[in-house]
Amino acid sequence: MNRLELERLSVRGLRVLSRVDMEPAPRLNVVWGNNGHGKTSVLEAIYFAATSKSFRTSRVGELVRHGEQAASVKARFVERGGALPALAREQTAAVQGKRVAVHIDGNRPRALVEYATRSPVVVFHPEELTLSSGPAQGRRTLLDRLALFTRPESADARARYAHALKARHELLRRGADIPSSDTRELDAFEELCAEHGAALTRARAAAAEALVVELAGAFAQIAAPDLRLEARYAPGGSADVETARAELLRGRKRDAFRASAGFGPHRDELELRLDGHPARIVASQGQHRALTLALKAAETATIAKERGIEPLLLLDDVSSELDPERTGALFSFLALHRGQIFLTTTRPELIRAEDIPAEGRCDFRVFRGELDEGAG
Ligand SMILES: Nc1ncnc2c1ncn2[C@@H]1O[C@H](COP(=O)(O)OP(=O)(O)OP(=O)(O)O)[C@@H](O)[C@H]1O
Repeated sequence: MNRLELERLSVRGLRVLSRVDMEPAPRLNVVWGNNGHGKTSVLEAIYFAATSKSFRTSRVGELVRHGEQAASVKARFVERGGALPALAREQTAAVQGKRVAVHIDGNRPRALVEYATRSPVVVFHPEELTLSSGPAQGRRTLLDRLALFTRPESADARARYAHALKARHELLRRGADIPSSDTRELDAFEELCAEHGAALTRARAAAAEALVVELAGAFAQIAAPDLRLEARYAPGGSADVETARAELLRGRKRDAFRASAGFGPHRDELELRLDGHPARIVASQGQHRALTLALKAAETATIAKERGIEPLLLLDDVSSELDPERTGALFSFLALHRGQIFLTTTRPELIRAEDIPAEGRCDFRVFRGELDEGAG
């Protein structure tokens, strides 16, 4: 399997980082420092360089450092492995106001999804610690991230579905379903909901199928191997356009009354069961932590398989709240990953990772938005 490596990163005017240049180590990079000094911003800069997005906000304009006009990042990514020579490229992403501009080796990609999947990264941040115990939205987002790799056109279907669903909801709110009204507009939006919703359902089903293959093995390695985990995609809609259209038509009255649609992929769930029982109900806190780590490991493995390269792993402050047992689970998770890792922490002394040789590791201290090489 090829590996993806970030060899060089330059950041200008992104959040608290005025000017940062770094040359990461090939395996493990520990970014450490006190709260609020810019550790997460370093990961955010890497994520922005790789995807043109932020994992903290949907408004990338927020990345621009206060008082500056624009934020920009330049990253040199290299793919290595196998018999072929290393493949290097320079990716740049910049944001000014709300506008994002991206280039690969100086050229604009045809579509943002092409840019976002070229150098795959998987990020794990504190809000995701509730991935298995929290609302279904987190698990849907996980499937959507995978679908970008398994079916890139799903990003378009997802955006169009959300738009059509909102329009249908607005029409129902205005009483478009009552018998005397003209329902042509409502029919048209339901048609779009059915078409794009079915495409999204198919994409998520394929993503879940790929994820489930990896999940059981990852969980067995991270948690107790005698605990049986089953994962299953439970669609809230249908992969069949005709069925979806009929269900939407049938549900108009109910949906108008409830002010939400009772049918469609916005109600999808990725069901997780431990020894036959719903994990949300029976799992202990420690088991949820292991499940979440296993989901992230499976996400990483699925993307690796689809793209044929090990993605970069960005771990934001996921170790500081962990007790020794859970820290052990985190290191089992890291041991599963053969690609390059970036990890932030306020406590670098906890990051031992003995199986990584000294030349594969670099520690960076962040202090008031400036970065220096140095162990904690
Ligand atoms: N657009 C911006 N311009 C300048 N500074 C910003 C901007 N957005 C956030 N900040 C500042 O960046 C700092 C937070 O940086 P960051 O979240 O990267 O720190 P951190 O070291 O990861 O902190 P923690 O350990 O608490 O998670 C805060 O001081 C915040 O006020």
